[in-house]
Amino acid sequence: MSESRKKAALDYHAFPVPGKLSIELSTPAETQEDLSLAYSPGVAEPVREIARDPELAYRYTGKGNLVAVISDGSAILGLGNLGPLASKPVMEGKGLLFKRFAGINSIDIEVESESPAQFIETVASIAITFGGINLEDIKAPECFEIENQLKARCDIPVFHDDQHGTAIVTVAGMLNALEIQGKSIEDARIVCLGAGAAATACCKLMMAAGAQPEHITMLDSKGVIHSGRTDLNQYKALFATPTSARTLDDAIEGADAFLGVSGPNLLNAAQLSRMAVNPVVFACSNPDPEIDPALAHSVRDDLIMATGRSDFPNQVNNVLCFPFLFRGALDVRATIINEDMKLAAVEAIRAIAKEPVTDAVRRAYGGVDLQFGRDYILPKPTDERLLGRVAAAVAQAAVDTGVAHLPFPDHYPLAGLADIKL
Ligand SMILES: NC(=O)C1=CN([C@@H]2O[C@H](COP(=O)(O)OP(=O)(O)OC[C@H]3O[C@@H](n4cnc5c(N)ncnc54)[C@H](OP(=O)(O)O)[C@@H]3O)[C@@H](O)[C@H]2O)C=CC1
Ligand SMILES: CC(=O)C(=O)O
Ligand SMILES: [Mg+2]
Repeated sequence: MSESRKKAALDYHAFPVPGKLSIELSTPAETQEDLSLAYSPGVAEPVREIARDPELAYRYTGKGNLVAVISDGSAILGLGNLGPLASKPVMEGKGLLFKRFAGINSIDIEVESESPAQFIETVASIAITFGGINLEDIKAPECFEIENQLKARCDIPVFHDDQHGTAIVTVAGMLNALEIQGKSIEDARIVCLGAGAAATACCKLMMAAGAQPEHITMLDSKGVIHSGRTDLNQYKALFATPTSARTLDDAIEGADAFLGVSGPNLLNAAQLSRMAVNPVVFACSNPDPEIDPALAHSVRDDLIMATGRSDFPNQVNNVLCFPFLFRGALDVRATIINEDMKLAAVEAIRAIAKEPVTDAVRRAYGGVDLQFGRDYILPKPTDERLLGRVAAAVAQAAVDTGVAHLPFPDHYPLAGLADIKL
């Protein structure tokens, strides 16, 4: 990043007040009467009601529209394990996106913990406060046990965004990109660089969408995950194949798609040039992708190039999913986010890219006429149709699979934030 962009980014976070979020009042608090209702003695009435019936917390408190964004800072973007405090700008950023795109309130919680068990205990003991939990930037393999145990202990949705939000958007983008390139997910040979939280979930969901396990080659920092390796944990072992490939140089030969969820500048020009014709390259590491788009485009002109960033075409980033998915899950009070809900989100997201963009999106992107094709494989995050379509698809899937406490909302589909009813 240039010095001027660095300064702009730091100033954005420092001004007009430090951080990116504030808490606003939703009720009047001006008069003696207001205060006597808001606090003592009035507040005792909802207390008694909730003690009598815990469901009433959804009627008398903000629980139902409140998501906790929780991290231990062990895998902050692609910057690594920089600890919980350094993760706070990212967690506040997720909060900004929840509010901006789906009207959801959130609180970021950065946890110092010695072990997954301590982290799990901490989160489980505060989960009751929230309508949902968005786990963020927790490294593999710890993230898997953390999410599984919290799902088992909590009756609200627990969603590790780096796994499932990333997977939903990646699969939506991959299906569209392969279609544009005249290929199918069933036949595509896919190289996944990275074997952590995002990689594991992306590859599992790609397989649920039709990718053949034997066509996927996954690599971690030690190389290809193959059946001969004796150092694999149970999560990586699921992706071991009997391939003779050992390095990215070996694996990339003739590949149709590259998915990078690892770190910066790990795919070089020579490797890109050895991919099959019409390749798909998703270099999703943030903030710096596995290959610079300018370099990639200079190497070949038949590729679809995507990154996790907002400042290049084709952003493959979980922002396209988590705000809208949680909107739908909260509005039917889903107890979990299941596979059907994820696949419903995939289809809803990818379908929007095939329709003409709205005037609002065109204006927000400098008047450029975005059309489904190599430089427009996924909708833009500001596309208001995401809220209506993804929330409705997720809510319907939750109802259909019996994990919703409430029926499909009467006020759906949402045309915009103003339509949200709490
Ligand atoms: N665009 C998006 O929406 C998202 C992008 N990401 C990006 O994905 C990346 C990984 O995030 P996440 O999965 O949460 O983190 P994890 O810490 O869970 O996983 C990181 C993985 O990257 C691997 N890795 C690191 N260096 C190399 C290397 N030189 N060659 C091959 N593999 C390497 C690690 O290998 P090993 O197992 O050997 O340590 C590990 O498997 C980050 O850059 C992040 O920004 C993540 C989520 C969303
Ligand atoms: C986008 C995101 O969640 C990440 O890079 O970690
Ligand atoms: Mg993340």
